[in-house]
Amino acid sequence: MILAEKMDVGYEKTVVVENVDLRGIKGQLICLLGPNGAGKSTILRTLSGLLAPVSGTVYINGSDLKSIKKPELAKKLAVVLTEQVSLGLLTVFEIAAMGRFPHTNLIGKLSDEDKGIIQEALQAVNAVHLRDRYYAELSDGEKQKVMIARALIQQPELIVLDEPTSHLDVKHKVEVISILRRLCLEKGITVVLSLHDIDLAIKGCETILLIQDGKIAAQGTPEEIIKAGTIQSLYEIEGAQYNELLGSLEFFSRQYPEIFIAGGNGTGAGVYRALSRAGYGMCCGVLHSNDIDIHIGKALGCEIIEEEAFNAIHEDKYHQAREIMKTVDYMIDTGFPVGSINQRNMDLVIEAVKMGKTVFSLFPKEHAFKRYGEWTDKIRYCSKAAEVTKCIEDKKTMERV
Ligand SMILES: Nc1ncnc2c1ncn2[C@@H]1O[C@H](COP(=O)(O)OP(=O)(O)OP(=O)(O)O)[C@@H](O)[C@H]1O
Repeated sequence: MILAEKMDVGYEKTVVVENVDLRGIKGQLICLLGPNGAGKSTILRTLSGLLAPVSGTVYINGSDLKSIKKPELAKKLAVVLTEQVSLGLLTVFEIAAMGRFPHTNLIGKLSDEDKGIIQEALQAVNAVHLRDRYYAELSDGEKQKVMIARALIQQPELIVLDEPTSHLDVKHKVEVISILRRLCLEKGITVVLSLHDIDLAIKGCETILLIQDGKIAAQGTPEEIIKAGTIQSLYEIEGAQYNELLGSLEFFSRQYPEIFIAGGNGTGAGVYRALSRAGYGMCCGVLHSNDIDIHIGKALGCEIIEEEAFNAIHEDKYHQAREIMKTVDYMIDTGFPVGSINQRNMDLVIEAVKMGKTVFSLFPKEHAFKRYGEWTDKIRYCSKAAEVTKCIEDKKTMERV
């Protein structure tokens, strides 16, 4: 299904996004992603016929949008825009019923079939219980569902939605995208929308268009177009790093390492974040390249000592870690599980004790002897990362005094 061909969109003669070729398959969820002001709403308004293209053509299922008469268009296309509509003292049912007008007779009387369709649409968006409530009194999430129901009641081939998840909490964001996905899969409706939630777009939509610098920078499945660094450059993010694999944004930590963290197997991630928030630079090691901790550590901008996946830590990596450890005052053992391939990390912890470093451990104190043997009492035990940062702060304050 071609939706737009060689289309320039904008206002009067000012082109906001040029050469938009938008192709979708029936029943697909298509998402426009791009920074504020990139032109997502302008494209959606043009696709909806609310704004004429500066040049080019919009198609709805093969027909030129311009040639479709308004009542016919309402049966093919439904639009849900961001603007909060003021709908006075109308109930949810009355608003939903408005979506039926393209199909009703001249006096707009609802048949039993129409009422059934309205009921079915309210069911599809889990809003039957809201049927007799006043629209004005609903929460943003509830209003959004009612607007989707109204669009659905038009029985269109295409639904266009501008930022349908803005202002919604995570539960409602997921619910709205799940509802739209179900409409695509079960009713074969094509949905074009804009989102600011990168994660929802990557995980919930079949096709993504990246809009940047007045152009469609890329179009394809999320797997085709979202590579490492794509989101970073699309939004020109500074001071933080987006990891496409994990869908996580991490704020950069201070570059110069003051603390060495021996972690792994996901025990480090929370500690890195807590210390980064508290303003510390870290060296994390020795981490295997397939360890989840390494992705978080890298996204935070920590110094990382990396070993190949499934290999025992080599001596050169151990010595590299040891050299960095000499330069820092603190070592943290995250309580990582120890096995044959990462035994050298445990050696690093003991080495830190021997060097006279302050060593914190998040390992349960009651089992510590099995882990640290004769060094057990030389280690300070904390139950969570926030306690470690507090201890370090207190120690620094004492030193200053
Ligand atoms: N009615 C208008 N007349 C002239 N220019 C407009 C109009 N509406 C928007 N623009 C401009 O068009 C550009 C694209 O705006 P648009 O709203 O399409 O971006 P967007 O990607 O939807 O942004 P956001 O994510 O902030 O909603 C912006 O520079 C904006 O100032």
